[in-house]
Amino acid sequence: MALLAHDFTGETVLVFGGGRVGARKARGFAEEAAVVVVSPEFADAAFGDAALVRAAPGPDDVREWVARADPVLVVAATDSETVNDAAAAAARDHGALVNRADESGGRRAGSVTVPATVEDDPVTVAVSTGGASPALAKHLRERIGDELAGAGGMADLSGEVRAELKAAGVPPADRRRAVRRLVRAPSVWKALRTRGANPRQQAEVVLADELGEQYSP
Ligand SMILES: C[C@@]1(CC(=O)O)c2cc3[nH]c(cc4nc(cc5[nH]c(cc(n2)[C@H]1CCC(=O)O)[C@@](C)(CC(=O)O)[C@@H]5CCC(=O)O)C(CC(=O)O)=C4CCC(=O)O)c(CCC(=O)O)c3CC(=O)O
Ligand SMILES: NC(=O)C1=CN([C@@H]2O[C@H](COP(=O)(O)OP(=O)(O)OC[C@H]3O[C@@H](n4cnc5c(N)ncnc54)[C@H](O)[C@@H]3O)[C@@H](O)[C@H]2O)C=CC1
Repeated sequence: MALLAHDFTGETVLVFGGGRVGARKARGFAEEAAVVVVSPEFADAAFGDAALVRAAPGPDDVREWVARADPVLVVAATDSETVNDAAAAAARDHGALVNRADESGGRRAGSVTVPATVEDDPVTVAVSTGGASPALAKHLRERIGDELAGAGGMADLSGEVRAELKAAGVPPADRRRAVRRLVRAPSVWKALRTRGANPRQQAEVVLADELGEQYSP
């Protein structure tokens, strides 16, 4: 199974079903997308800042909801297979992606599953078990969380350095070597994980060692 990344900023995700599962998907996507959840009842759970619309569309009505919301992704998370089927069909006809919560991963075109994710912005790590064991995906996600401390800071710092070396005209092969060493440097990771430390300074020491005269911060 290949995992692809998609930025939902500024896009709409439409969720059918406001149970525990619909709430979890809504919460996840609401971090970046405009999320609308349509359901006759809503679980006592957090939905992020999703808009909750109380309605119980039948299989023949979901199409209209999809047309009105114009989503790029439809999540079918009701407890009715018929409604989920209709939501999936309507989404496909609309050209939207489909996530079905009641299947261990459909194989039809446009069908996507949601991995377990852990984020240290701008870094995201996703775990999929190919639908075999979502509980394991969750468990691995929890274990990976601690490993990720400082990764967001490292992405920002090495991203900056990358741009600086490019602007300074450092040749690509040297640039690659330097950035590869920087993202592995224990001293920089340590500084990123220590309050009050100066990771940028640690990075400069590593870069000066790697690039010699080519590097002047
Ligand atoms: C295929 C997929 C489709 C999709 O939903 O996208 C799917 C399908 C199904 N899940 C089921 C059950 C459970 N799902 C979870 C949890 C999560 N499920 C998620 C994703 C996915 N679930 C996709 C595949 C991901 C992969 O490749 O591994 C996570 C990772 C992401 C998210 O949902 O946000 C999220 C963890 C989030 C986190 O914490 O990080 C738990 C654990 C719990 O609740 O504690 C249970 C109960 C234990 C168990 O059954 O394993 C059932 C059976 C329903 C039934 O029995 O009726 C089906 C349907 C079926 O398998 O047919
Ligand atoms: N992918 C996953 O992680 C998991 C998936 N599941 C599957 O997902 C489905 C949903 O799980 P839960 O949220 O636990 O179930 P649930 O029964 O708590 O929630 C279903 C929700 O759908 C709503 N609903 C019913 N008819 C509707 C309609 N016509 N339009 C819109 N909403 C409607 C209900 O009011 C309810 O809020 C389950 O049927 C199960 O197959 C279950 C556990 C985990």
